[in-house]
Amino acid sequence: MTRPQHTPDHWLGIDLGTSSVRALVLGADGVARGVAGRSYPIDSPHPGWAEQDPDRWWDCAAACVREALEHSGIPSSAVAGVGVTGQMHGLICLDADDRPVRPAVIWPDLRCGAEIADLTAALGRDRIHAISGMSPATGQFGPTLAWVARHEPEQYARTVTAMLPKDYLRLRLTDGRHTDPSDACGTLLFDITTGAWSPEIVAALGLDAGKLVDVVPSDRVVGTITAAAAAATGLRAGTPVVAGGGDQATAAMALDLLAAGQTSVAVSSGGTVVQITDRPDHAPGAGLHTLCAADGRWMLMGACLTAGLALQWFAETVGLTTGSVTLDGLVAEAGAVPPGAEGLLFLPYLAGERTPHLDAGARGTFLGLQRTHTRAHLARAVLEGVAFAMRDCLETVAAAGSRPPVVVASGGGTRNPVWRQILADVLGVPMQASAHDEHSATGAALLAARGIGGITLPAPDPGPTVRPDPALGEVYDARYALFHRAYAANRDLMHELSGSGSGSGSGSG
Ligand SMILES: Nc1ncnc2c1ncn2[C@@H]1O[C@H](COP(=O)(O)OP(=O)(O)O)[C@@H](O)[C@H]1O
Ligand SMILES: O=C(CO)[C@@H](O)[C@H](O)COP(=O)(O)O
Repeated sequence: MTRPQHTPDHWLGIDLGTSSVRALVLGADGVARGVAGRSYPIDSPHPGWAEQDPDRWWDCAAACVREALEHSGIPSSAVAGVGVTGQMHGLICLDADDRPVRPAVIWPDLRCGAEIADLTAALGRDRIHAISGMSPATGQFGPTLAWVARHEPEQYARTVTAMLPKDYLRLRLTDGRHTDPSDACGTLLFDITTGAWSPEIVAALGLDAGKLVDVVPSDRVVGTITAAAAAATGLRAGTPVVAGGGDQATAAMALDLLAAGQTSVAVSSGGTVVQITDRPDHAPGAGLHTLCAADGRWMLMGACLTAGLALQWFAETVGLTTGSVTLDGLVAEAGAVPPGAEGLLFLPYLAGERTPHLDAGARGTFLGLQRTHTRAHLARAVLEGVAFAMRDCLETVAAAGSRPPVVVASGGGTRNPVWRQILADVLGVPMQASAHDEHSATGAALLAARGIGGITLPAPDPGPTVRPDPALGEVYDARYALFHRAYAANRDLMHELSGSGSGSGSGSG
């Protein structure tokens, strides 16, 4: 008896996020058929460090793919191709057998302040920005690799290949070593004009360019699923895999950001504001980045280092999600507190801040605590504090690019209706929900469809739009001004407490 044949018309996207990995099967109609996720911790063996275990990433990803396929109800023969995406900036050092020589160092990590200071002294921030489009910041691959070279020379010497997170995932799927421009640009080592590694920045950091992998277009087919990966994931051996992209670039595809000026606001573990541009901006300043998009264009990006992570930290550290209280329950409690949290202000700089301060020595603060404040007030202040930091990103992007009349919402935090409303109120701009839930993974699947199938999948209708409450504009404008004053007034204290000294830039990324 012959087995039934299935037309391979589904596309698999895998997003190696900061808090979890998600796998998603996308149908030919552009609708998700099966989704699965697995979470993992951020390890901090020293204050300010942020590491993850690449083997754990792979185990979780393989389990997710298997589960997403099961949920979708399609056989693996119906998967026409795979795209990968993930958290940007992180570093995985691999030996000659492709084994990690140390844990992955991921983007919230603060250890490479001295390497950034040295690089900035050597080339100047303007020159670095002109080449790479990036504001140099802690957590970025290039200066982190320089930290490994300086502090762990044995591990550096054993490192044959240095890779970004999603590229490590693809290595486990295909045995191939590549990256793409949309992720390479987040390393600080990439020249966004030539589309190649920058010899000038690589040399200034004292790095060996031989450890870097080839950069190929995001939708290029770079390999196929190996027998070992097929056994682990349930995918068919031989299924083609595209290079994929950084999570911001693939999310932009799924959010249908097509025209210059279109803008997204994402509250994931980190927070980002991304605006499509037709030309690269080599000097946007104020902690902004110019990233390569997955389609050859560019994206202006403002980044808040601790967005969803701030809520997660608050919930876990204060023990509020134990027992019957869930994250949803905590946010619902916060929703019952009046805007402004009755005089309580939170600065979410738990891992320093990128946009607009570019300050690795910034630290988190609750300001204005009173005896009458409850955990609901604290939670509300956290949600609002992140929203103020997102407004900083939006204002900075709007000043360098254009002010959007509407933004598209993305990331786990914006799926919560209370937080989404607070964000719209604080940003003062309508927020449109996108049709997709898992933007980065969906974008990775779309890249696979484009690169392997040569097709553009239809974009489903967008979700509803949340509008800012005009009655709250004044309240939040006043509180936003206080938010700025609170940072300015406490900056030196924060630096002293964080051990990065007072004065501008010391230890800052
Ligand atoms: N029920 C919820 N209410 C509010 N925020 C949530 C909820 N569930 C998750 N989040 C937020 O979403 C963040 C994770 O974002 P997500 O985009 O899913 O992941 P990643 O950063 O791994 O890409 C968490 O840090 C958390 O703050
Ligand atoms: O740092 C950035 C962008 O600069 C983040 O976009 C990371 O790529 C992590 O994203 P999430 O896991 O928070 O979605």
